[in-house]
Amino acid sequence: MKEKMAVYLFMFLLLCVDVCVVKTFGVTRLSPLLIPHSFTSLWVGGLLRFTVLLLITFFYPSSPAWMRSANGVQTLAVHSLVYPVYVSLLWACGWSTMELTWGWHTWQAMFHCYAVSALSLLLWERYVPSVLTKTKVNPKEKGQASLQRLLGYVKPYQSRFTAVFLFVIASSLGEMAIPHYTGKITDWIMKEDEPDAFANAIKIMSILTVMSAVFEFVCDLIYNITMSLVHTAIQSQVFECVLKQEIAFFDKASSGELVSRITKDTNDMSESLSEELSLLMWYTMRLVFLYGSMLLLSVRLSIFTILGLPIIWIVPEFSGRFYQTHAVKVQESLAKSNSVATETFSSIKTVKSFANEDGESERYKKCLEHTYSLNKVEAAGYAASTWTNSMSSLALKVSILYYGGQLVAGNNVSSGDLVSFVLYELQFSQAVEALMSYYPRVKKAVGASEKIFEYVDRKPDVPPEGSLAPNALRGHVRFSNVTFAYPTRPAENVLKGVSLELMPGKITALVGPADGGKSTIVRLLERFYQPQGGEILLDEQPLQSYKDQYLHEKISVVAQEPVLFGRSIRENIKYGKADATDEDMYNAAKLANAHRFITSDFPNGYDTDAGEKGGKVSGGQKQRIAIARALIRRPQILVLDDSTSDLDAESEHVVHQALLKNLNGRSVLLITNKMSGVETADNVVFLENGEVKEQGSHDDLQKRDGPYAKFVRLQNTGFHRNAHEDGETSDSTKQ
Ligand SMILES: Nc1ncnc2c1ncn2[C@@H]1O[C@H](COP(=O)(O)OP(=O)(O)OP(=O)(O)O)[C@@H](O)[C@H]1O
Repeated sequence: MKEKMAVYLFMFLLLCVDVCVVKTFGVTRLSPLLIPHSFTSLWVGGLLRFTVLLLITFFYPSSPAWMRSANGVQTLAVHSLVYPVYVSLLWACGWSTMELTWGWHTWQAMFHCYAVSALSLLLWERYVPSVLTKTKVNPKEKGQASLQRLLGYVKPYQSRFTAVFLFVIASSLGEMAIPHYTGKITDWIMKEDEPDAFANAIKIMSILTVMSAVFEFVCDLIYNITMSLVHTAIQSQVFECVLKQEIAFFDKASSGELVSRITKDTNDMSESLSEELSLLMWYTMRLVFLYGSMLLLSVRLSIFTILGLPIIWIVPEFSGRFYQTHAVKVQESLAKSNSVATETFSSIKTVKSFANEDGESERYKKCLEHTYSLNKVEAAGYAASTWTNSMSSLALKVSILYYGGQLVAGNNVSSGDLVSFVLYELQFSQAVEALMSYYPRVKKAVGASEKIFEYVDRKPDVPPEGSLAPNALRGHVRFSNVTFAYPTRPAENVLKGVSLELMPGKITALVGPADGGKSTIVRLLERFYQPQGGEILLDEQPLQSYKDQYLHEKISVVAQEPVLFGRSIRENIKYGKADATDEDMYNAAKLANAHRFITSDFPNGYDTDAGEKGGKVSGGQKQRIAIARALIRRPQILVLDDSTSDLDAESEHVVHQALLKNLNGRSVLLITNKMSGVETADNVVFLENGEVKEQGSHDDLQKRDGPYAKFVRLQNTGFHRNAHEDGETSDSTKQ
């Protein structure tokens, strides 16, 4: 509080001293010694004012630090010298400055001086440093960086944009015709000395205006077509970049949010950029030509107009900033609502079977309510900014008309020129108003692009892929002392020093209680995640030294809950292997025991649609199609992660017979707790709580009577107990 008081006191002191200096100097200038050098003395007065204020600032004990910084000194300089500069400018333009030179110390001049220096300070503060110094982009200037990025997408279409730019210039120039020739017509009416001038003026005005409209049409056409190309480029780049991210990224971001970002956000951004940016361009160009025409008619009125501009520039600057930050929040909220809707529809069967439609509707409603509350704030901000924009431009219009009237009365401007000037000025303020409203919208679109570029800029958190892609791969996999925790739960080690081997031509069964880390081993083998400790070797080479594409061709995984795509069975089996022949597909389907039901049970055979996420086929059918999809690649390493769990014993036996009897040198990892599968394995690895407790053949482990044998017993007891309980239940039902 005390500090604040000291600052106010300092400001008051500065003001008093400033007034005293100006008033005293103003009076002493009237002395006969200084009168002949009025112009020089004005500058001397300005410099004196600056020096005194500077001395007070630096020697007063509690002057604020800001005032003593470069910004403060700059402010004092602008404040003290703005009047001499203004008068000198007018003098340079050839106007009489006598009255102004001697009016320096009047209250009116002093007030003008304060107002102008305050506005110039704001403008200077905002724009000049960024032009003079090229500072590094900090987060606050992210918007500018994003705009530069967006303009980067336009680069390939430079020639088109040059054409657009030329058409904008031509069209804007044409638009100057109406005010210009209206002024000429006014002069004709006043003088009536050139009989053809009226008809000529109308003729030329019409031709120029029509040409301007044609240019505008062509320009719009080229611009919109090009912008849709830019939109497509951005959207496909974002999609590509998201696809390249590591699996841990998808663990954190929901698919609804991702879809919203790729489709809705890019759409919104491109739409507003193509509409708003084009208008911004039009109005900026118009503004340049209008101001040029105004300058040609009356420099004094034009300077007066420009002095009023800072007021109406600063308003959109602030409202634009508000929009930019708010747009990001609204988008995040919308993305969240979308993700709820996507999740609900993609799990509609679960939602319905738990009769939780109302619960999901409530969840969605809550998200929408949050978006609504953000939208309300945005709407209020928009209304407030529109209102302040109109008020500031109205104030500008009124003062220009007032000043213009005075100039006409003083015979400084002709009537025709004044008419033209007023018409130009009306268009000029319209253009400024339009710019003020479009500028925040463009900023909003740029704000939206920031989130999109976050994805484009994100480097996938995986070590760079290797270059190995040998023609022959044995398929020998070795996990050596592997330790791993999921990035979302870094404190919880899911695998603790796991060592195991998959041998070519052999089946390895991975057995163990739920949540022991079995599927995690597969995810590491697929290089979805990186282990924090130990290493994974493939044919004695580190896994990461192989090419990604190669790795996924050689290792096929049939997941616990395989996902089919909403396409035909044919496309599903040939997924990622478009060069496979139909013969390959039939062979794979036969091995997976799927060929028979595809050809006999489905109306369109291999062309039957599997439905979204394979919703139109049964669980067992889905698993067999997924096995066929894995086999068509002829993998050297095949991983079956509980992938026959939905098959009946008969089908499972057939699949196992086909897959496991003739390995052809292939390494197989079989994750299952079903003894029928485990017994076919050459080696059994028993994994519990992320640790390999035992490994060996099924018979050896049984004989050893260790944790594996105990687990097998528990499985069997569980089975018998269930059977027993089922029996009891049916008995009691009978009773
Ligand atoms: N994406 C993930 N992010 C964080 N934790 C995970 C993730 N996936 C699995 N986990 C956790 O890792 C542990 C091991 O999971 P994993 O799927 O490997 O077990 P599992 O042995 O295959 O189990 P089940 O036999 O039930 O399929 C579990 O505690 C699980 O909650």
